Amino acid sequence: MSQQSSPTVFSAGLDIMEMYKPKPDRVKEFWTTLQDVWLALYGSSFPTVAAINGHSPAGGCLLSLCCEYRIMCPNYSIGLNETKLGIVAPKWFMSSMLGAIPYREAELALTSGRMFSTDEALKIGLIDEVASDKADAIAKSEKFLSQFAKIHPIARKLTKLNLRHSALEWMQENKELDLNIFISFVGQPIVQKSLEKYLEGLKAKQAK
Ligand SMILES: CCCCC/C=C\C/C=C\CCC/C=C/C(=O)SCCNC(=O)CCNC(=O)[C@H](O)C(C)(C)COP(=O)(O)OP(=O)(O)OC[C@H]1O[C@@H](n2cnc3c(N)ncnc32)[C@H](O)[C@@H]1OP(=O)(O)O
Repeated sequence: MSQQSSPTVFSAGLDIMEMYKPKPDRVKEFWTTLQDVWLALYGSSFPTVAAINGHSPAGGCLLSLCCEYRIMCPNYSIGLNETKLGIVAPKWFMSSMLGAIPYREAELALTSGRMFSTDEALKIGLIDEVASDKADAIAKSEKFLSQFAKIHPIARKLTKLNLRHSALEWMQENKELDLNIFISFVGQPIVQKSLEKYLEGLKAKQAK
């Protein structure tokens, strides 16, 4: 999986404008689409690799965490920075991160909303390899995937899906609950204020 929404951004995460003053007719589709993307990618029976060729905050980091292997180009940033926006990474964002890094690192990263440089991400295991550029990231992805030619496909698939079973099952059984929590959480005035402040910060940074 390699994305390119801009030359330096793998994915900027969720569109904050969908959460800031959310439109009642869109918010349900917005969140259930994200749930479905997570279910499809995290629960994919295929081996998956993220070739991360740009910054990857929050939802961008989540997409890469759905994959079994992450390869990232130098001098970018990655992490679940939700607390910096005054929001909370949902349970399934957290469990995706816990599939990659130890609990202690995840707790520190999630509570502080820390973004990691490529080198820092490698050190804590948030990514698995560094590539020199996008072509190298794709070549390394192909090398990772080619090792499965020697593994029985059913054995590999059942092993992956068993490891991910409880997180996937939770989502399948709690989609509606998760949606309602999201809607009520982002609807709170204090959360809206935080998002407004964060958006102002992004605009101010751009104006410099
Ligand atoms: C009580 C229990 C509760 C349990 C939990 C319940 C509910 C949970 C509730 C909510 C969970 C939501 C989970 C959220 C996930 C997310 O993904 S939030 C989004 C996080 N993303 C970011 O923080 C990225 C911010 N952006 C940047 O850092 C940078 O823009 C960049 C991506 C590194 C790119 O930098 P650069 O190339 O320099 O570009 P600019 O900064 O100049 O930006 C260009 C324009 O793009 C706008 N923009 C950037 N990111 C976003 C975004 N994610 N959404 C909307 N818009 C974005 C930026 O404002 C600029 O816009 P203009 O050109 O000025 O219009």
